Amino acid sequence: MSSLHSTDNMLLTLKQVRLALGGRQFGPFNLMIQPGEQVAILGPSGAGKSTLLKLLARELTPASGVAQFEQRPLQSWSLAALSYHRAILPQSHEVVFDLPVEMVIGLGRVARTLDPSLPTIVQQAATQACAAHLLGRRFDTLSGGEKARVQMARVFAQLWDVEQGLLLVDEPLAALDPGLQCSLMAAICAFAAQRGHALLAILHDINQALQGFERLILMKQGAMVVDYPRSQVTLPMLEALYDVQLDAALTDSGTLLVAPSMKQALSPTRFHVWPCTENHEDHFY
Ligand SMILES: Nc1ncnc2c1ncn2[C@@H]1O[C@H](COP(=O)(O)OP(=O)(O)OP(=O)(O)O)[C@@H](O)[C@H]1O
Repeated sequence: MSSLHSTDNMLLTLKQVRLALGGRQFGPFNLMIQPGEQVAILGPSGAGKSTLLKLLARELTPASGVAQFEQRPLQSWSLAALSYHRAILPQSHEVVFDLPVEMVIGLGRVARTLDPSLPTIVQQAATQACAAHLLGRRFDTLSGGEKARVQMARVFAQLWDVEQGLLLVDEPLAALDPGLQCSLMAAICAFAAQRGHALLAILHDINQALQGFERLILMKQGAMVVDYPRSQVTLPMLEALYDVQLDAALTDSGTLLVAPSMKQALSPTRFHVWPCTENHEDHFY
């Protein structure tokens, strides 16, 4: 587990980080991410996954604890300086103005005043995100899945010529058909691996997480309940995470597939209320 590593070479470190939003308590978060690590974050809706990602992106300020990026306090980084090292794909990504696709992708590099390679990088990033055919279109005329790929290209463009950065993606596959989900997930992992970027990906697809990631973080009710290598994550852990019975099957090629059991009626306990005053240290199981 990451907790066994020294903090010296860590890209990202959270120690006892807590956060309060709208009366809810998040954390304490203890997390260490090494350069180049690829980690999937799973959890039910409202578990706090996006909140954790925003914290890591320096969009939210911890109430207490230590948050470091490249061994410096996260809050001491200016957003401009940080944008050279980390990029985030948020869950929703509407653009207010009717911008050309090229300009939306180029927004990833807006912090760079001199950027002679911008047109080349925009083209290459669009290709990597399966969005090259959308160049020349207006962003507001695109479908949901097309917009998602253009926004992924924007994130690729931001870290295109950077090494050992941090890529944070929040449900990057949500608007995509199954074929595109596989292509884009592979493209994101390859993009990060080629440059040594660490990748933290919030996913709702358990199979994408199990097949593509070596380390899984499971979140529930504002806390990280599990941070394990994939091989140590069990079906009962996933069932407890989502309060749902899961069926598992091994394909002919040896791939494990997991799906909610369709025989099980929806349990009312799935929709329990998250008490604001709960002690979040009690969630480990
Ligand atoms: N700014 C805020 N003010 C008040 N409550 C907030 C705020 N941001 C998030 N929350 C609440 O915190 C909880 C966690 O939200 P978050 O977006 O992190 O969940 P999530 O795990 O990403 O969910 P989903 O899978 O549905 O996207 C939710 O109940 C949400 O309503």
